[in-house]
Amino acid sequence: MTFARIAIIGLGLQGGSIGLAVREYLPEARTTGYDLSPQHRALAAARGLVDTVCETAADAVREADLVIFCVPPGAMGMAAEQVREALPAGALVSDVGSSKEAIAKALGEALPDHTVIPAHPVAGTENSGPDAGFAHLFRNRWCIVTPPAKVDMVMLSQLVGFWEALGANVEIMTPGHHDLVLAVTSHLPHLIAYTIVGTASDLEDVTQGEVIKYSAGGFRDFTRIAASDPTMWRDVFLSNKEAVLTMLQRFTEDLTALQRAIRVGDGDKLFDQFARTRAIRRSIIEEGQDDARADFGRGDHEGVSAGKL
Ligand SMILES: NC(=O)C1=CN([C@@H]2O[C@H](COP(=O)(O)OP(=O)(O)OC[C@H]3O[C@@H](n4cnc5c(N)ncnc54)[C@H](O)[C@@H]3O)[C@@H](O)[C@H]2O)C=CC1
Ligand SMILES: O=C(O)C(=O)Cc1ccc(O)cc1
Repeated sequence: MTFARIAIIGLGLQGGSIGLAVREYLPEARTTGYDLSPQHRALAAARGLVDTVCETAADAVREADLVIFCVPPGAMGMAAEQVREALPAGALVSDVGSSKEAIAKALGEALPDHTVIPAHPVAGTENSGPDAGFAHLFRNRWCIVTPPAKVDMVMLSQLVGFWEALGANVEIMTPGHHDLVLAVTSHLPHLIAYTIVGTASDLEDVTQGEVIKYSAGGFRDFTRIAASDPTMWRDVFLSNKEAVLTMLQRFTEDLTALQRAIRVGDGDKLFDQFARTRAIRRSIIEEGQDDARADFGRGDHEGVSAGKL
């Protein structure tokens, strides 16, 4: 059995993609949606991201059996509070946030009488807002579901079935382990991209024009990642602070080791490291869910994935 009435709170890239995917893959289900921004509500209605765009969050959830919060991590608690009075007693609460422990806590505190099973589709792009969504975003991508220790198994399997219906491969993890894994595979790479693009734009001896003109492969890929939504990523780092700082510490140590190898002319050290990472890249592509994953900088929807290292 799947969900009949799905409410989506936040109609940006994720919420819009879920709405479109439900229409394509679960055509029996009815969708309602709400976005805090009146402009986003209008755009969502114009694109038909959900069957009904509501004027309040409460109206959107009134008849829902599943509500999915698709707002920035820092807005999850407030968005959940807005539906507390209207949410039917048996409705399942979930989300798509990029960090899990802090969001699970915020949703649980805002909706203490409901079952909350957080999830994270590891699928996205650098684009945001109601124009960014597309129905195939989740196809052949991972969705990590992070149930609490004591969970309603029927609801868990319903949620797993929902994501599988949208084309995702589901993995179950604890929220804490999710946050550690994603800190290194997604959050740290974004921090590095934000840093290097900022550094390049701040140089005194190299002009902005030169940076743009000569932005060959490597730098260009970083600029795509560094174009990701500032609100969302501010919230990701603040909500996954401990795991990101742990990974950043390790990264800094490894970077310092390479810095030393360059300074002392230790070519073997550099070569060994680069050979090791090249093998990792190749094994990712070989067992990749989609060959398009290899194309890191591609801007079209089919080729963009989040699971890349
Ligand atoms: N962008 C990506 O590639 C991915 C994002 N995520 C997660 O998905 C969530 C949503 O991200 P996107 O869809 O990319 O962001 P987005 O910026 O495209 O959409 C978020 C929407 O939420 C709305 N909003 C903000 N506060 C609200 C509130 N209190 N009530 C109702 N609507 C509100 C905004 O107006 C916006 O339309 C985030 O938690 C993010 O961590 C997960 C996987 C990938
Ligand atoms: O565009 C990319 O490369 C991404 O990495 C998208 C993305 C952003 C945040 C997530 O939590 C998951 C995926």
